[in-house]
Amino acid sequence: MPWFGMDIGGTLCKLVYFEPKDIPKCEMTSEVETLKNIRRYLTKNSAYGKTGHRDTHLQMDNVIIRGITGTLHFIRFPTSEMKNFLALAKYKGMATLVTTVCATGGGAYKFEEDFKREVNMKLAKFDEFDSLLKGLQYIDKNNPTECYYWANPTDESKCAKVKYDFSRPYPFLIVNIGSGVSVLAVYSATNYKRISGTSIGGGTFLGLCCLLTGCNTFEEAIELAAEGDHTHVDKLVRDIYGGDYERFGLPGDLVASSFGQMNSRERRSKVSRQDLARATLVTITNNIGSIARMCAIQEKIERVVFIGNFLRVNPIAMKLLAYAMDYWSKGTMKALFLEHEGYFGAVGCLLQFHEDLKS
Ligand SMILES: Nc1ncnc2c1ncn2[C@@H]1O[C@H](COP(=O)(O)OP(=O)(O)O)[C@@H](O)[C@H]1O
Ligand SMILES: CC(C)(COP(=O)(O)O)[C@@H](O)C(=O)NCCC(=O)O
Repeated sequence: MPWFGMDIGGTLCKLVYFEPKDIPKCEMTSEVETLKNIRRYLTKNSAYGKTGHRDTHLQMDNVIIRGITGTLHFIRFPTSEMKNFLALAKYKGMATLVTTVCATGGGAYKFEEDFKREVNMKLAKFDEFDSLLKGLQYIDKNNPTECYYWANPTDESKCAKVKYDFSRPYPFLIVNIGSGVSVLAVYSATNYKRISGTSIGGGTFLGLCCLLTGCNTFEEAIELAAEGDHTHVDKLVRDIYGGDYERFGLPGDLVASSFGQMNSRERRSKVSRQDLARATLVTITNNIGSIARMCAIQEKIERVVFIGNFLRVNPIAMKLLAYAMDYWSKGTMKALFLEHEGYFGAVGCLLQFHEDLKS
């Protein structure tokens, strides 16, 4: 089963399946029926059980891996559902196939024994950042509309996604916003280092939002945030200065203290779930933007690529990051985004596996 790449993260498991256009010769064996059934199941559905989803809008047709043309399918499910995933894989006959699956992310280590025990699968493990970088470069090369930025991020009427030519990318910063956040400085296709990170990431947003609003899913949290007003929760510069703090260029509508109004019982009684969700989103996003900017200054890098599933269905965060990077760098830094935001690790480990097979 060399056509799967899995990135088993702290929150979501990303599964990429490469469907060859022509059935490879190696499939012309007794295993063929099982493989056919698995392929049919994956490609004919877009939902698997209660929690698995195929992101059909991200599907990539006619891509080539190790000389074979095919389609890349992008599937995700919560890592907490791994037991059910393995049970389903067993039910679909995976345990009868002598097989190796390419895997990356922390779960490739954590669940290695479970894969062996439950479905007789060996994991070919790859480092998550090597995989991320490889996948990112491959997908950007194969999808002409992969990379974009937000023009006029603060003006809803003029705000728009604009395609960005990322064919000469180096050097650039990657800010991967998953459960936690990792910052990588990338100097060439193979030369990169992890320069920073923060535990205040996508997992923090979702965890705090669930605590504060009683919501249960990321989608719900984002919907609430879209309806909320963070200025009911945060203390702004103007709440402290009565206007701008001119001497040091701090505008009145800048957040001076995230959640700074919530010490007041009266204000707490007026705040809505929507306001709390929005303030949580703004707090986490601005903090990540601030760390990204400091890393970019330290490394003397101007282009910052934000990825990770925190940005899924999350234009509010993307626009905030776009605005913050531009405003605080006085236009010298650019926030870039990628369509396949959370899937690069899964694609990259699949590619690495096939490169190793070639050599
Ligand atoms: N359907 C979802 N379920 C849970 N979290 C989601 C979902 N969609 C987006 N997210 C956000 O994405 C984050 C996980 O991002 P991801 O890049 O997959 O990281 P990880 O590899 O740590 O799982 C979550 O913490 C949450 O903020
Ligand atoms: C440990 C991790 C690399 C795991 O990746 P993730 O599953 O969050 O995508 C990431 O959560 C991280 O970099 N956390 C921040 C650690 C720190 O630098 O404080």
